[in-house]
Amino acid sequence: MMKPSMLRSAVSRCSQLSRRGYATNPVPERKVVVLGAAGGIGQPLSLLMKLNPLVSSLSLYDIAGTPGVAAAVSHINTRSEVVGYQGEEQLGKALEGADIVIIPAGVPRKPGMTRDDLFNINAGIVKGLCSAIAKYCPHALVNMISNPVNSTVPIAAEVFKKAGTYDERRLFGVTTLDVVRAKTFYAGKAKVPVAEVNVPVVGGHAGITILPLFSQATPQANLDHDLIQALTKRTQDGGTEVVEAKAGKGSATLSMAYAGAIFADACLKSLNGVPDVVECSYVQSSVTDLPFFASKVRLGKNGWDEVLGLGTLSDFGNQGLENLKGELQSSIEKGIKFANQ
Ligand SMILES: NC(=O)c1ccc[n+]([C@@H]2O[C@H](COP(=O)([O-])OP(=O)(O)OC[C@H]3O[C@@H](n4cnc5c(N)ncnc54)[C@H](O)[C@@H]3O)[C@@H](O)[C@H]2O)c1
Ligand SMILES: O=C(O)C[C@H](O)C(=O)O
Repeated sequence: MMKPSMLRSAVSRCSQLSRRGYATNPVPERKVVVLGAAGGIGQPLSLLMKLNPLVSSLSLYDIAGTPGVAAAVSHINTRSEVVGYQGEEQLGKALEGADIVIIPAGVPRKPGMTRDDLFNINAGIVKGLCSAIAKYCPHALVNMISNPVNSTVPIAAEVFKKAGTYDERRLFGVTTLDVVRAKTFYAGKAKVPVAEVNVPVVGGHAGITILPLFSQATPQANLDHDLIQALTKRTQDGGTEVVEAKAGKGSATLSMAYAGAIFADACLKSLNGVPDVVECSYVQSSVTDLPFFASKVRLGKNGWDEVLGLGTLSDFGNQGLENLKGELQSSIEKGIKFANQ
């Protein structure tokens, strides 16, 4: 068991590391909101955001269960003040003044379901939450986790357009878990230290729309085609692997909380002026002929500054790109149509 003194020194080490490279001192005030904070992702993500020294105010919202989560998290002796909000009548207060809103609200998959099977429930949840964001914190960066991400991000864009608050640079689909998985699986096969690995993952966040570019992975390793094919399939099926292992009790929560915390931290750093923060994310894009697409994006003080191109693709990568376009396009259209009904 970890002793309290060890945990304190880990948190302090973490905060020292995080402060390195920050352009401003003292660290600016930043409010982060988690919508769906009492859920399987929401709880560990709230914990990780409480450990982030860049957060000064942590607002935890859910339709139920937030007072308990907020009470527990609030006892942790780190910088941020924590407030829990429960029920729609408190949503406005939860959102007011937000710099970043992270959305893991909605139902998860059960075995046999695709992410698109969640559309009927989650599309409405996301639409409602985004309407409130447009009203109460129109300038916040939105980190969309709720599935199907390929459709929920276009839904959010349409809601913001209708409200007259849309700024494409502030809307992000969180695909970091695909990158986290690709890095882990690659390191295992390439026999390289996982902490040094980078793998861009492009496309979208469902099945074949998840396209890891192992030909661009670093450190480079001479993996044969069969191995790259197997790694690609495992990354694309990573979510399903967890859904099946959980056997009806939901989908990835802990690794998603980790991935969500990494992405939110990148947003916080760039808001605070740290240059050249680059992460993969599903955003409005002109990198392909699809209106939304995940690729590396350079973050800045006002959201993403630049959507980076795909680099040189292998034949396998090119084929994967062609194969994903139909599915991704129809998921985008489905989201846009729903938002405009
Ligand atoms: N982007 C990704 O890589 C990724 C990874 C894992 C899971 N997910 C998705 O994240 C979502 C959440 O997964 P989970 O495992 O945390 O599910 P969960 O059921 O454990 O938690 C969801 C939470 O959302 C809350 N909620 C429902 N309606 C709400 C509303 N209108 N406002 C606020 N909160 C509301 C619920 O009360 C619950 O606490 C799912 O859609 C899942 O598919 C995405
Ligand atoms: O697979 C899921 O349904 C959840 C999530 O999208 C994941 O990739 O783990």
